[in-house]
Amino acid sequence: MKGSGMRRRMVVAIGGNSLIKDRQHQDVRSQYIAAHETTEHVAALVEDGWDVVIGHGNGPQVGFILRRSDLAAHELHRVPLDVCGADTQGAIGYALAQNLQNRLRRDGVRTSVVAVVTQVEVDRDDPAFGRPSKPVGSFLDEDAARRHREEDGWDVARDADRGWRRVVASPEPRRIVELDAIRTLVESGAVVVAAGGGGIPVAADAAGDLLGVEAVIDKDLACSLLARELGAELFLITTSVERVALDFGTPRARWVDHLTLEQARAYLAEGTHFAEGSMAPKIRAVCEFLEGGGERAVITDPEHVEAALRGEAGTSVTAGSSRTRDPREFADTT
Ligand SMILES: Nc1ncnc2c1ncn2[C@@H]1O[C@H](COP(=O)(O)OP(=O)(O)O)[C@@H](O)[C@H]1O
Ligand SMILES: NC(=O)OP(=O)(O)O
Repeated sequence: MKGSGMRRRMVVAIGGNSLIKDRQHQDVRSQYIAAHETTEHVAALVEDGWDVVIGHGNGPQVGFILRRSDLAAHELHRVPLDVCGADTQGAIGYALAQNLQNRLRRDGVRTSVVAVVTQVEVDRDDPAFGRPSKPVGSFLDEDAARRHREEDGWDVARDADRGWRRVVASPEPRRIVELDAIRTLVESGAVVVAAGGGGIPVAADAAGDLLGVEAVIDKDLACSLLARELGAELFLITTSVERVALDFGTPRARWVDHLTLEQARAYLAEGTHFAEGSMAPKIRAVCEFLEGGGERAVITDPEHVEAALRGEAGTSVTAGSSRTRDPREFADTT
């Protein structure tokens, strides 16, 4: 182990889209390779002395399961969304844990990697159930999106600058059911994969029993809650862009190295900088983390994780001062 002394704790939220490298070949092998590449960077953090808790997205993968279930509807049962979430926790947790464990073993680091099937409680009356907003599955062109809406009853929405996607309800995460077990595992020295896909959405019935509900929780919001509950000092979000932009998707777009919490809140309130369903929930999650006592949040792509932690890449959000760069300058230097 390179680091010494007191261990620092971070929660890493790995984007579901960033786990799909090749949009043309979204097969198990390419997703496994993406998990492999991402865990190479996570291993460096573990070896650098961090206690690491890994959360991951599942938007694309939930959509694939739903689509398979739709296409086989004439002969097989439909899979409800909470079970889709549980399936993705198993499959993605398996790929992340196996790759990370292999890497750590090769490096002579004797650390267990454990994926925890995690339920996250939501409010049954959350208004989000009435307005689907969470993109899942593949990107579609406008005609295909319209066709699915008319013929299959899908809710669809534009996803940032990347096309159209099916959308499902995404209530606020309120409570991580397996939190105590996750904390115990972290304190035992294990790397824990938890709250995958934002957690399996569950709600309590009148008797207090938990039951699955039809939703996909935003994994950035769930990971932010997990980071606060575990007292993490750092919240790292890996996604498919190296940095966050202001005025994203417009000619005025500029990449940001650093934002203060106050600025992040102000830009969020302006409503024009961060697209809903993609970057806006990440910024919201980061703000909630810092308001809950976290020290620093970083958003970057997997390749730039180590540089971003050194302050040489990515976008950091803290209580410090800020700096922005013109996108052309960014393009020249990467
Ligand atoms: N202000 C912004 N800055 C950078 N990217 C943005 C911004 N607003 C929207 N995006 C989009 O957000 C995407 C990352 O979110 P997304 O792919 O939904 O997350 P995840 O990696 O968690 O699946 C980027 O690829 C980009 O298209
Ligand atoms: N559940 C979730 O937020 O997944 P993505 O990160 O893939 O959108």
